[in-house]
Amino acid sequence: MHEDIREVLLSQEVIQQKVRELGQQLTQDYRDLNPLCICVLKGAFPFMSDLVRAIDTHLEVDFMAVSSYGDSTQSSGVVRIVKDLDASVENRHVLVMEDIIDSGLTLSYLLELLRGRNAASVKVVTLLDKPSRRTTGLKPDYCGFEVPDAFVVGYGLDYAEKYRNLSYVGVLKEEVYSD
Ligand SMILES: O=P(O)(O)OC[C@H]1O[C@H](OP(=O)(O)OP(=O)(O)O)[C@H](O)[C@@H]1O
Ligand code: HPA
Ligand SMILES: [Mg+2]
Repeated sequence: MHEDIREVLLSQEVIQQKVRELGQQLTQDYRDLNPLCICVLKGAFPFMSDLVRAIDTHLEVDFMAVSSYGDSTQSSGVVRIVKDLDASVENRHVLVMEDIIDSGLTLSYLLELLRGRNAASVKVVTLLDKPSRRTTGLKPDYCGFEVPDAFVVGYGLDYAEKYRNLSYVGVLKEEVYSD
């Protein structure tokens, strides 16, 4: 375990088992719909990479980069689009892939944007959900795990751009961050 981690919440094995289960469910639900799977960069890249390989039907991928946390453990409240999609979502079945829903601000912003672009449907799959921190009424359509009110890192999730490369999800020691 990394020295900055207080506790492992989800091991690599537990995460990979859940990804397989989500993949089976999404294979059934999206068969013949050729969904456009959107990876919300940067945090969702390991989850998206594993999840699309667990889905056994035709799909397409695209990438959008948004940022609101910067180097803090608190949302700035301002969602910044760093990179927009390449593909048009018009009349497409869109499946947004996220690493975590915390306040819900990032996804509320994205969902409004995608619906405004006339997608046929927009659903959300998230690896982690932290409902205790929600400031919007948002609920994921598919969810891996609920996590407690603690700042978690690993498997794509960062603090100040670090720890994304951990293969597990853990709680960061409080002395590591000062805000
Ligand atoms: O529900 P919210 O409170 O909006 O938090 C969730 C969002 O915050 C993180 O992104 P971040 O802005 O840190 O960008 P990153 O993915 O590049 O780390 C995370 O990856 C989600 O996209
Ligand atoms: N960890 C990392 N990034 C995040 C979190 C978290 O708990 N919540 C929102 N973005
Ligand atoms: Mg981040």
